[in-house]
Amino acid sequence: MALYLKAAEILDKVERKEGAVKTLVYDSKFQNIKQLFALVCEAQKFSAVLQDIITATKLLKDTKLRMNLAKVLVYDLLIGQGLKCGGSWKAMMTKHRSRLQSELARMKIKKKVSRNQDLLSTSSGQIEGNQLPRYVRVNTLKTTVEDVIDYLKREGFNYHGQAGRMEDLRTLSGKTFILDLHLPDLLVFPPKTDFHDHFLYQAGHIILQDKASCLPAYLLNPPAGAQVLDACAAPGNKTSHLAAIMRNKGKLFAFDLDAKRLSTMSTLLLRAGVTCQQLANQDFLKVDPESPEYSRVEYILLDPSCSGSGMVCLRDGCSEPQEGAGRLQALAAFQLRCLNHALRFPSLRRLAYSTCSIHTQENEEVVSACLQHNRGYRLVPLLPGWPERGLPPAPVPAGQPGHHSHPRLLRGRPGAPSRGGGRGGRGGGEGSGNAFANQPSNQCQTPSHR
Ligand SMILES: C[S@@+](CC[C@H](N)C(=O)[O-])C[C@H]1O[C@@H](n2cnc3c(N)ncnc32)[C@H](O)[C@@H]1O
Repeated sequence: MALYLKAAEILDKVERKEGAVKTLVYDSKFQNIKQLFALVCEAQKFSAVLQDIITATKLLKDTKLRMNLAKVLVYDLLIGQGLKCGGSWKAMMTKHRSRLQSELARMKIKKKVSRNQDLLSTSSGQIEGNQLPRYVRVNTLKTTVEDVIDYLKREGFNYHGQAGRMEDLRTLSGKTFILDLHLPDLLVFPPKTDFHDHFLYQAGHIILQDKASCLPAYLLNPPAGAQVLDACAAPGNKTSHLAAIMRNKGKLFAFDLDAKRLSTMSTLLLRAGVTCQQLANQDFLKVDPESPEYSRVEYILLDPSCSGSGMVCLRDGCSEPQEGAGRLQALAAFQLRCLNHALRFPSLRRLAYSTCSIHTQENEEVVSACLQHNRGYRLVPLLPGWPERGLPPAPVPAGQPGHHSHPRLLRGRPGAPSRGGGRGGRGGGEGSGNAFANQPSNQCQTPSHR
C-alpha cells in the first residue's frame, strides 16, 4: 500500500509543479526507489489512457479513490505486473477488474491497436519520445554499414540514402530508413521501429543508441592504438562506440561505481565484440592520474551522473522539468570534481564532457568553472553544421592568464585530430561551434546532450 500512496503523492506533486519526477522520487526516502520510480514513470506515461479508463468505469465514484491513486493501482492491475498489495485495496480492485479490463479492450479495438504500448501514440497524452526517430548505430566491430543496409533491404526495408537535411529525419514512415546527416555509422528509422527481437541486434551487429548518445565518442574520435579512459562508463554504449572508433586497437580503461551496471556492461561489450577494454568497479575520483598505468592516456570521455532532465522519456507529462535546487547543485559539484580530476591526467590531449541534462548548471556552468580553474585547456569548435550550441562559457577576466578577447574563435593545434574542425572533419570555419581552446595541445569539448 505504501508504494501506491507514495506514487500517487508524487504524481500529485508533479501536477502541482513541485518538482521533477526523478527528484521527488529520490527525495521521498521510499525504501525501494527503483520500484517507485518505475511505477510513477509508467503511470505518468499512460496517464491519459488510465484517466479515460477510470472515468469511463466511474471507478472514483464507486471506490472513493483519488484520481492519482486510482491511476497507479489501475496501472499495475491492467498494464503492469499485477497489484503489489493485499488487504482491502486488493479486494476492491479485484472486484472491479473485469470492468476495467473490458474498458481497456474496448479502447484498443476503437483505436485499432493490439498492444497497450500502442495506445500511447493515439492517446491525448501523446509522448514526445514516441515521435523521435529510431536511431540504430552500426557496430563496425562486427559488420559494415553497407552490409547492414543490404541485409535490411533484403528484408523489405527501403533505403533512401543519406539525409540531406534535418527535415528528412522527421518525414520517415513505414519501412524506410536513411543514413544520418552527421554520423557515418548511424541509420535512422521511423519512430517506434522495433529491433529488439531482430537478429542484427541480438548478434551485436547493431546497437540501439540515440544520436545524442553517439555524439561524445564520435567527437572525441580517438585514433586506433590510443589509450582512452571512459570515466563513468556503465552501461557502456559510449564505451563500445569508442572501441569501434579505435577499431579495438589500443587500450580503453572504463570505470563505474555501480557493480551491477558494470556487470551488465560487461555482457553488452562481449556481445558487441569489444576486446580492448579494461573494466574497473571503481570511483573515478579515486583513480590516481599520476599512476604509471595511465601515463599514456590521451583521450577521456566523461559522461557523469546527472539529473537526466534532457531525457525525453523522463520528461513525459511534465511541461517544465524542475529539479530541486539542492540536488542540481550537488550534481553540478560532482560533475565539476570529475571534470577537474580528468584534466589532471598528464598526457591528456582531448576530453569530451556530456550530460543528458537541459540545465545550464550541469552543462555550461560546469564547463565554465572548469575552464576558469584549468587555464591550460580550451574548447574547440566541432561539428560546425550542428545548430544547437548552448551558451558560451563565462569569459576569463582580462589580464588573467588564459584571457582571450574572442574565445569562441580559438581552435586547437593545427593537425590535432578533431571532428568537424580538423583532420577527418566535415569542413566548417573557426568559431562556428561551441568550442574553446587555450593551450595548443589540450582540447576540451562539450556536446551538451546525450
Ligand atoms: C550517465 S551514466 C553513464 C552512461 C554511459 N556513459 C553510457 O553511455 O552507457 C553515469 C554513470 O556514472 C556512474 N558513476 C557515478 N559516480 C561515479 C564515480 N564517482 N565514479 C565512477 N562512476 C560513477 C554511475 O554508476 C552511472 O553508471
